[in-house]
This record gives sequence, structure tokens and C-alpha cells, in this order.
Amino acid sequence: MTSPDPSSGTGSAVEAAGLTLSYRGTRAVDDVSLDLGRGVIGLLGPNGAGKTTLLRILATATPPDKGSMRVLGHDPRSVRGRTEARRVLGYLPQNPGFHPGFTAFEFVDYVAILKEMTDRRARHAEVRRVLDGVGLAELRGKRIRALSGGMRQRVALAAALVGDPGFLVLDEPTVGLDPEQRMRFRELIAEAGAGRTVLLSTHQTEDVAMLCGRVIVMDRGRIRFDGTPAELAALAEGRVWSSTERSPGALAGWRTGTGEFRNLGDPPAHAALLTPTLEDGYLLALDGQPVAP
Ligand SMILES: Nc1ncnc2c1ncn2[C@@H]1O[C@H](COP(=O)(O)OP(=O)(O)OP(=O)(O)O)[C@@H](O)[C@H]1O
Repeated sequence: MTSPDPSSGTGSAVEAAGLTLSYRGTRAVDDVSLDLGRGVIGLLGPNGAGKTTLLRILATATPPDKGSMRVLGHDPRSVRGRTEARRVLGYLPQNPGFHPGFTAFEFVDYVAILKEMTDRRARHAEVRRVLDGVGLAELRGKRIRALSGGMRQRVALAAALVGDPGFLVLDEPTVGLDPEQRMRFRELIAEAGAGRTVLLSTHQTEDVAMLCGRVIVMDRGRIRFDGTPAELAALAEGRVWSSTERSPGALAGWRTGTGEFRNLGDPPAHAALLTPTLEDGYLLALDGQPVAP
């Protein structure tokens, strides 16, 4: 592969400037600029924030109306640049479009064919490698319709890993997984993040807390926060407190299992402050204007 190696130096794997895309008047992505280096980067945001649209743009599945980007040095505005960018990126979409009659092997092989791996022997070796890597060596001959949700997500991840891409785009890969499957999947994502850039969209703040060195919060098409998970949690420092009744200054407050209320917002004087979580910081980042750590 001829693309720059993101593991060398401090160069960003992905650079984007002013990305904008509207759907009939709705700015799904509104002037987004990003530099993504190595590691697992979390993308959080409420429904309709524009996460999927941004991921589709970065994965070269949808061109933006405005703005520019480079994926491992390749500019997807030209056909050649797009082809090169697609060679060095892997994309796990929200709906991977499985043909349920395919086996795991056939599906990943199909994706490898789309990635223009024409040498059958080398391609099949690569399909076996990625399926082994996600723990599906034994199940590669099984039909996708017979696999559990967690196993299907592994097939989708294997497909995204074909060709050992330097940039991996994962759109809500842990949705619908039970806690054990989610934990297993986190192991695979963390492994995939070693030595490459992984952009992980999720609604699970816990995924971000467990996996990511950096988190980006998006809302209404714009980036509201970009920093470490600890910095996101710290936005709620001094703004989470417990009380015996719901406080009037609380943006959110609920009675917990202990009978005490846990409140988030503007605390009254002498409030019994609690340690904030990443979710508290996330909710405050959504509530306010763009915030810097
Ligand atoms: N193909 C489309 N046609 C029209 N509007 C769209 C299309 N795709 C997305 N949108 C709109 O763009 C906005 C952003 O949607 P997007 O799916 O990117 O958000 P999201 O953050 O991924 O949401 P979710 O977490 O629910 O997946 C929403 O207002 C959505 O309704």
C-alpha cells in the first residue's frame, strides 16, 4: 500500500475541514473540521445528531456538499483518490446489509471482492485471517441467519478489517448486544485500535469510558466537545449533587435505589456534591454551547 503510515510521526490519519451536508434544508453535518490520530476515538450524540452522516462522509460512502478531507493522504474528490481511500479504510455501517443465506465466509469474501482483491487464493487467505482474528474460525461456514447478534457483529467487523485498513469506521457496533457480548466486542475494538485509527459511534457512554482516549460529542450537525473522557466528565464537576428531594435547579434528577435524589445542573449552596460520570459531562455538553476542555 502506498498510503502514508499513520503510525509514523505525528501525522493525522484523517483530516477534514468544513464538512457540510444537508438533506432538504436540514444540515445533518454542519461545518465539521476534524483531525484524527491513532487509537479509538468515540463519537457520541443523540439521535439525529448527524453521526451516521459524518461517518458516511468519512467512509466515502456519501460525498459532502462542501468541505474537504484526506484519508491517509488520499483526497476522495477524485475517482482515483476515492479508490485509494477505500483501499485503506474499513467501514462497519449501522446496517451491514447481510444476505442471511450467505455463510460468514461468503459474506466477508464478497466484501473482499468489492475491495478489488482479485487473486482468489490470497483473498481467501485474507478472509480466513480476519475471521480468525474476530474469533470466528469455527463458525466461518455457518449461515449468517443462524448466528447470534453478537456473532453477526463479529462478521461485520471482520468484513471491515479486510485488507488491514489504517482507518476503521464503526457505526454503533455494540447496539443490541447483551453485556457479555458487548464486553467481548469491546476487546475486539480495543485490539483493532492498536496501531490504527478507529472512529466509533455509539450511544453507550460506557463504551467510550472503557475504550476511548478521545471523545467527540456531536449535536445538530456540529461538534460540541472534543477532548478526553476525563475532560468530558470534568465538565460536570461541581454540578452533580444528592438531595432528599428533587432540586429546582436540576436539569435532570431522579430518585436512586438509596432513596436519595441524584441531580445534575446548578446546585444550591452547600449541596452534597457527587463525583460526576462521563454521562453527566455528556449531558451538559449537549445542553450548552460548544465547549472546550
Ligand atoms: N437519507 C436521508 N434523507 C433525509 N434526511 C436524512 C437522511 N439521513 C439522515 N437524515 C437526517 O439528517 C439528520 C442526521 O441524521 P443521522 O442519521 O446522521 O444522525 P445520527 O446521529 O446518526 O442518529 P442516530 O443516532 O439516530 O443514528 C437527521 O435529522 C436525519 O433525519
